[in-house]
Amino acid sequence: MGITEQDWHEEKSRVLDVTNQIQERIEQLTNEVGKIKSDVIDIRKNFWDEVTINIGTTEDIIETHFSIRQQAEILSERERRYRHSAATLKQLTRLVDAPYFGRIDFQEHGEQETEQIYIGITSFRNQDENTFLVYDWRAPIASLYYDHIPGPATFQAPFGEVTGDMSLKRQYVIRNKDIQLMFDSGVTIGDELLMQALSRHSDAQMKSIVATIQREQNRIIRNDQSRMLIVQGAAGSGKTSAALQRVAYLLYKYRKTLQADQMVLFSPNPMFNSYVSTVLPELGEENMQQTTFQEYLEHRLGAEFQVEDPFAQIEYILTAVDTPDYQARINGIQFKASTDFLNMVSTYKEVLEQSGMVFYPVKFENEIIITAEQIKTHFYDFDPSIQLINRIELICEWLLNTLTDFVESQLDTEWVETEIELLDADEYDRAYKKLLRTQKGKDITFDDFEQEKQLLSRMVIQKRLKPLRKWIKQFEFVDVKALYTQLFSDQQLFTRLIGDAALPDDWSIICQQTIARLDEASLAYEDATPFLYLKEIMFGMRTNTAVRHVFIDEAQDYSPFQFAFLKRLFPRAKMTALGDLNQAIYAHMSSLDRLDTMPYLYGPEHSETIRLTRSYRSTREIVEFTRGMIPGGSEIEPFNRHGDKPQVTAVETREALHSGIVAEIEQLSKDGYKSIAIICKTASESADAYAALQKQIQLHLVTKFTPTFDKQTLVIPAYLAKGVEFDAVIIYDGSTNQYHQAHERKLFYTACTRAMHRLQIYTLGEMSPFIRTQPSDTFTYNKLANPS
Ligand SMILES: Nc1ncnc2c1ncn2[C@@H]1O[C@H](COP(=O)(O)OP(=O)(O)OP(=O)(O)O)[C@@H](O)[C@H]1O
Repeated sequence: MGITEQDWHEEKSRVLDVTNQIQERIEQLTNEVGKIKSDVIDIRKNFWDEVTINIGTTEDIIETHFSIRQQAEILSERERRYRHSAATLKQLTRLVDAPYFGRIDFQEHGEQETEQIYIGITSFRNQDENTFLVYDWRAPIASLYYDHIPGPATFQAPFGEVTGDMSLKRQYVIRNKDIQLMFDSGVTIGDELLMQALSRHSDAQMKSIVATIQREQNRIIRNDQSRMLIVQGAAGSGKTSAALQRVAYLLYKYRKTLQADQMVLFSPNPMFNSYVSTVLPELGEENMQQTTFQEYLEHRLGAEFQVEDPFAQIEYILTAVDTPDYQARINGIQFKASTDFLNMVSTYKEVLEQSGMVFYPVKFENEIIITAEQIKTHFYDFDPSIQLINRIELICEWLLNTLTDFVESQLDTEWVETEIELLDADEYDRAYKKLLRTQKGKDITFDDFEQEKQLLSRMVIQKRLKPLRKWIKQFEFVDVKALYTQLFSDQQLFTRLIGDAALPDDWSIICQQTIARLDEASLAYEDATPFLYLKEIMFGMRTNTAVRHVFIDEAQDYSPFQFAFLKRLFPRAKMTALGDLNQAIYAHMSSLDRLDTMPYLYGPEHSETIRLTRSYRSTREIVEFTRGMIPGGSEIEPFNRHGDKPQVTAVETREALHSGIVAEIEQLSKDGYKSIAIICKTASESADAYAALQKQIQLHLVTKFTPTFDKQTLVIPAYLAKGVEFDAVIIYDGSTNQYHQAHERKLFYTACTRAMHRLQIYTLGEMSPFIRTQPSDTFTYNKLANPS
């Protein structure tokens, strides 16, 4: 039976009733929050007036202590209440205009009554009867809404499975306290509401999808068993969206034990961070930590090296094809990303326990105090059963002790005397006071000239030695750079380490390239993680045990080596890896390439893989066109939202290309599209396109340094457009000249799948084979005449 007049009437009046109650509660809370706030200010201001301070006797001291503690407890209780009430107020303010988006009627087996469950972004109770007027979308019972159609239904409650019958599933679009749309749905989440959500224009910020979460996505969001959750999903299938709602879900479910800062999201680039940063606050939750893998590498290695970022690497891959030794670098990138290389580096550590360590000499003012050879001899004099890290610690201790002897040897040297003479009165005074402090209880006067000189000499020497001590304490005397270099310079060592694994092609060129770069204190992107890993396994892995959940978006861009590294970095965390193999644009092997390796990271029994095949971002026409570009694309299921077919426009000259694109942008703007991206293949093509087009139209160039992006016309390299979306995409030049090699296929696919509503491809010359091989009825084609 459809929705009747009576239903409309009842539902509308319920919305009014609930919003009135929320409004009332908001008013109450506003007063309460104001009052608690002034209480807190008062307590802070008069804190010391309210405590009795008396330290005459032991009893007085105890009493004073309790008095201060009592006052501090009152203050912290008020502050807690303030924070709680202010947070509730914020939630309710968010709820008041649209208190819910769904309803299910559910009768639990064994119960007489059917309950009406209204679902919104947070829960709200009727204060008098203490019944839920709105349930939080993350409550166990709310999963019925996402997982079932009317009929028999079950959900997992904390105490076990609950079974029953769902007699109704209703969806609402409520704006300004009024129902705008309402329908009963037979499918899990009705297409009407989804259609509404997907037809909107894109935004500079991602939106939450709680009202329309699909059943498969709900499996990702509510999965709390797997140690490793792998999500393989087509472009636009909602991987990032599911990940963010999952964060919100986990924060709700484990609210007593889990804080937002115990979750980390690794994003593809800084701009993406800003794109997703509003979703959680919109849901009333704090943002998790967000970072990029590159940021971490920079943080750990940036002081020693110029660390190449992944964008510089990909720019090389795309632009240096005709340069000498290009293929060798590609082979090197692939090998250094592999688990074979990871195993090699791990075995290398064992080898170093027996021989091969390289040290820097300990130098003072360019003079060698302890030679590298002496350190090495000392190192291998230790019992071989002592672990490498322990031996490094022992060496550290030994070096520090040797420095103490060194101090004695310098006491009467000329440089020390000169330094003492140069001490000004203030320094002299400070030195004297410091000596008094550190030598407390000892008989010190500055009357005795010899003693004074000795004391000052020691101080002067110690001060000079401070950076060297720090250097030693940080184990910098181990020459990790030389150790890493050895892997590429010592053929015998390499043969011993590689075991049965295959030697990469062009190995000798790869070695030369690696060594040359290291000599310039520069680390290629492919070397950064292995280098850091070697350092970590020698000095003891720096782990982060506070983090409980790690989310890796665009997981296909991480190598198996990087994944293994991340696992060690966060030993107590569960991992959610979201990716699409068809968007793996880097030269290294993608961790998703071999589906069997990922689950082995934590063991198959702790891993689960969920596949998303339905694509929500783009219109049916765009999906039908783009899915033909990739193997297995026929599995991708478009959502039934229609739009224009992608249009391919051929031009003969660059002038025609630019005038065509300018006219296109003007037309798209007239059609109401606000976010338009001109996607280029590389950063250099983007810079050229921008330089030419900005003379004729207002636009903005996105580079790897761009921290945020706005709703406007952008020129952007394809690899930076990862993860984001636009109303309309213009492919700057989709000619065969630009996109024809195997590795360019995924880049082209990634670029085209950024479009929500319109996809316009320009080709300067012959069209790319990735277009040509698509069925001709999936796109329209026209040729633009040269401008006269
Ligand atoms: N259940 C849903 N309800 C409404 N919108 C959805 C839903 N799932 C996905 N979307 C929308 O589809 C678009 C693509 O989602 P998202 O960016 O999460 O996909 P993705 O799989 O991470 O894409 P890509 O791999 O191409 O970057 C977004 O606009 C998102 O809001």
